[in-house]
Amino acid sequence: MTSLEDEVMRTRAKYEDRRRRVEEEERRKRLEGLISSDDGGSDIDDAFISAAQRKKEKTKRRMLLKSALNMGDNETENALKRKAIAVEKAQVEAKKTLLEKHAQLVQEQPDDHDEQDRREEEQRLLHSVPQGGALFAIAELAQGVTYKESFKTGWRPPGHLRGLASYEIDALRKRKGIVIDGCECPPPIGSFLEMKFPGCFLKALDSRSIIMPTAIQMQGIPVALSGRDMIGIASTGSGKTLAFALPMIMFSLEQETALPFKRGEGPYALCIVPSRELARQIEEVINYFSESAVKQGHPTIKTVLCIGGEPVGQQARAVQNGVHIVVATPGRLGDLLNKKIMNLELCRILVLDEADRMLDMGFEEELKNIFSFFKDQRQTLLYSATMPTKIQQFAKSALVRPIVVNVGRAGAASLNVLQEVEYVRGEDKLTRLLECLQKTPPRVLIFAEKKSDVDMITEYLLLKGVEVASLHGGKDQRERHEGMDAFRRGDKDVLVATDVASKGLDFKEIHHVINFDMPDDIENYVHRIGRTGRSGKRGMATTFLNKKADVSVLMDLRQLLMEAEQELPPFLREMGDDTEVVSTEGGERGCSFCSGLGHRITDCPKLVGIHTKTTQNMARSHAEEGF
Ligand SMILES: Nc1ncnc2c1ncn2[C@@H]1O[C@H](COP(=O)(O)OP(=O)(O)OP(=O)(O)O)[C@@H](O)[C@H]1O
Repeated sequence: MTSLEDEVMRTRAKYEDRRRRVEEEERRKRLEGLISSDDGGSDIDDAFISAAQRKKEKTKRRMLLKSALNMGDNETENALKRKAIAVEKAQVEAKKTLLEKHAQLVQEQPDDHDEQDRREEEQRLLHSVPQGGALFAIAELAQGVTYKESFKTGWRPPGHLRGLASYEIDALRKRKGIVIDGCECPPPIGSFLEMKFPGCFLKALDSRSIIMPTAIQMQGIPVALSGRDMIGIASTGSGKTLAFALPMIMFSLEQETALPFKRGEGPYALCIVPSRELARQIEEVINYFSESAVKQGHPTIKTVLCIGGEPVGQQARAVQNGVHIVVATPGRLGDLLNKKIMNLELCRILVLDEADRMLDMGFEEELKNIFSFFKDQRQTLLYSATMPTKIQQFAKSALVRPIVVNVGRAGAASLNVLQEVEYVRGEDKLTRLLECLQKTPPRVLIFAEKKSDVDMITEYLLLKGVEVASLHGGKDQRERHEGMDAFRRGDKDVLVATDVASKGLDFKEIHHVINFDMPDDIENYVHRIGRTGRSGKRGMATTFLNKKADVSVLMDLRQLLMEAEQELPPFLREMGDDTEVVSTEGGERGCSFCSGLGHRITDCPKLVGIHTKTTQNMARSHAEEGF
């Protein structure tokens, strides 16, 4: 046996032992009733909770969080150390004279004028970002068409919730961590039954062990069913797909029942997503519920997948046969619309999943083109786990009386993921990767920025006898599909992928996400690690960093780890003090342009990128026009 294999065996034994101890600890806690099996379930109907009960719940949550973070001896030790430092600081403070305290206060106080100047500069910067106009229909803009009223639907919340006072509804939201912005928002609903879904949906949910709605579903589904435009923000793996898919199917069923769709008609609902794999996954969810409805005697809901890499002819025929729901990626959808194979004349519901990512990934022009095909008002639902302030502002201006539903901070990492960060030199990455694979049982997802790195890692792991599949944009559709499927089925233990697999994909039982390198922006990091720790389960993420990582993204990562109460490695700890970066705009945390917590808008690398690009474009067009 080589020394490396020897080392790997030892590491594996170490982790096996650790895992066994963690499992034993979990079992013990469960027995003690610290981990309740209905976490995420609803108890929304009992509006009033006693103070004692609330205290008990708070303690339970704290214990849950502690176990979610998988606190080991080291962490506990560090927490004690932090506490000791805080006590020491407080003692020093107490010994200071009043004069000393005053002098310190004056020193710490920001100069009012400086602060004012900074606020003005930040505002100026925020408004100086060009808004490309995606989400607006050009024809409507040109004709000055604006919609003032939301859609009216026949759906109503159950009577006992309609009768609640607004402070009682606010209390329900508060208990579930739901924050809303927008007028006349329907109340959150704590059960699928009370959302008035047909029995076949309830049965289908039940057979997938989906009993109670998650927080985003409690509020997002009533908003969608009452016809309102919305922006839904909730952490990765929190069930956003059903929050938009169920209303889409329900409305389509209602339409088909009232007046069956003929050849050439439809789609009635359109869902646009950034990757082919995500589109396929959403189509499968929709088909599952549609089929369950058919079994109970409801009409068939036809869903067509319109994605690149597949023959256009087949998709065109399916669309032309009459379609209720289309799930698409922007490129192929634009193609079908431009060639007049599809139209959006009847389309009334528009969903953009991972909306901010699509704009960030440069799909803006495609989206602008697609929006120009809308002939009438539509209900727009935007969803993501990350939604930078600027995109929210812009989206709000394009939607009709939108309601923003927030569960947790936009851009926060899932608290179900234990995040570890390691300093690994470039030349040591592969061997360390092999060791890291032993940290958890399969399945493991490895992310790398470059396609060439994905291929290189895959080859290395194959040589080492690991059952591995890979996925990136350079592969043909058949290879992409086969790799994904093998991993989904569990035939492969490891999937190595670029960011094409980082958004929205829901693989069962991913225990570990390894970032072979740090992505360029913090939002991608949040989406990547969010492939584990889904649906209330726990997972682990390991990120390799070295000198090549961008300082700004490291500062964002540092704050993100602190926010999730994760341990900082020494090299990240040394990068700054533990104070939060607070934007001057309304006390907002971090950058008011992107989701980064580690910098202000004045230091935002993304903004610099946009300004550089705009300046270059202007210079190019001036040159072309002979200036
Ligand atoms: N109410 C629920 N109870 C239990 N499990 C649920 C519930 N709703 C959805 N799930 C399951 O949770 C998993 C994650 O859901 P989903 O893919 O919709 O997350 P998401 O919020 O869209 O995540 P991402 O931000 O990564 O796209 C899925 O396997 C889904 O079946």
